[in-house]
Amino acid sequence: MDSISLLGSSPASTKVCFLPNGLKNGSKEGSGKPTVGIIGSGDFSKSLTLRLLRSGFRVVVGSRQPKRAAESFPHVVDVTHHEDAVWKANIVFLAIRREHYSSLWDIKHLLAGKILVDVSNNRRVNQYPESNAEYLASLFPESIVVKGFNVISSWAMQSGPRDSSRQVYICSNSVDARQQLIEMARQLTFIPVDMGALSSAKEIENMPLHLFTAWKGPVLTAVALSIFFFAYSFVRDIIHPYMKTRQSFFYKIPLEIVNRTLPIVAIVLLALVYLAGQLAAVYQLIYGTKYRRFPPWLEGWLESRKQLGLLSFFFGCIHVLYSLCLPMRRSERYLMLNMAYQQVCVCSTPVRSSISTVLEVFLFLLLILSAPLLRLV
Ligand SMILES: NC(=O)C1=CN([C@@H]2O[C@H](COP(=O)(O)OP(=O)(O)OC[C@H]3O[C@@H](n4cnc5c(N)ncnc54)[C@H](OP(=O)(O)O)[C@@H]3O)[C@@H](O)[C@H]2O)C=CC1
Ligand SMILES: [Fe+3]
Repeated sequence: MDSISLLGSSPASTKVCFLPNGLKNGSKEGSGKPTVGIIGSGDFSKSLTLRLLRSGFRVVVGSRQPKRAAESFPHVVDVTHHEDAVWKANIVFLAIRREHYSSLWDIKHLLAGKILVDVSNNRRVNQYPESNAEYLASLFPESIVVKGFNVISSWAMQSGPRDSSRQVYICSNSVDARQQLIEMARQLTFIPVDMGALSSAKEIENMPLHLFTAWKGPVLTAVALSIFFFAYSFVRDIIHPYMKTRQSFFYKIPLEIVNRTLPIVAIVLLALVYLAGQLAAVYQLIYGTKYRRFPPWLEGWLESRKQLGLLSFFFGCIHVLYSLCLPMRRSERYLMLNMAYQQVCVCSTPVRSSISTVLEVFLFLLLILSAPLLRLV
């Protein structure tokens, strides 16, 4: 690493133009490229550095051990001590954990008047009474704190945003600082969402902790249906014959009973995909308008149709696998041979039976594939 320095340009000498397109604030050096400071040299810092460099920003990284940290950064990056990094940039990203914010207390005077971007996340929802950004603002009241970029993983930051992870939520009590970060996010090819004042920080910090929220309801539904139909088959095919004739069919539980449950759950889930649309249509007919809001339960149901359909397909696939595994059992092979023999005797039945099986599979696939095409509402 070639650029490890302790001396930086004084803030007084920095020009008031930060962003590549000439928006205000921040330092510009020789080549006219603005400089962004990053405190910390961990995963997020490395990814953010690469992203900033690609978008034309200059980067100065502040580390406790700049010599060691410099090995992980491209040579164009100025890896230096905290003081120097803060000195050289007007916008400083804090790529360190909340627990370490107080370690910057010694350079409080240097942070005064600078924009501090809090990118931190917590491990649990509402882990602390106040948001990390508000805590940072209370530690450094003379700095301008902006919350943002925390919903982007370091991987997404480095590889470039995909459609699913392009939105970044930004909030700050300073409208000016917020606008600068919003513009910077755009230049990093993200889609900034203005969340207003710093009081929204808690909401933004909780966002990455709410994973797969759309899947919760459908998965719970699938689990509940599986338990219900498994219990039903268990009582009907195992307990009932046992109580009645003392015949033990317990060996059927792992394969037959499970395989009986799977297609029923698949077909019920598929029915739920279509039923929501039908109910919505009835609701619209009753109120004579399609502009009336659906009740929350129906809205949630309509929104989870994709997940329900995918789960239905998943259960269908497992059913296919199970059905293919069934002949591996000796008793099942015997039953199949027996059935084949009887069908040969009855004649024409196998042809009808195989045609009906093919039709069954074809119809199921048709229903699955047509689900997204049918826009019933
Ligand atoms: N990783 C990710 O995908 C994401 C991370 N974030 C947030 O970014 C922040 C950094 O995350 P990440 O890079 O993964 O974390 P790391 O643990 O990889 O890095 C944190 C950095 O903090 C510095 N540090 C460690 N201990 C101290 C200390 N006692 N005092 C001062 N500085 C210290 C170190 O840098 P040095 O040794 O150079 O001083 C270290 O590299 C976190 O707040 C995290 O919540 C947000 C979104 C995604
Ligand atoms: Fe089947």
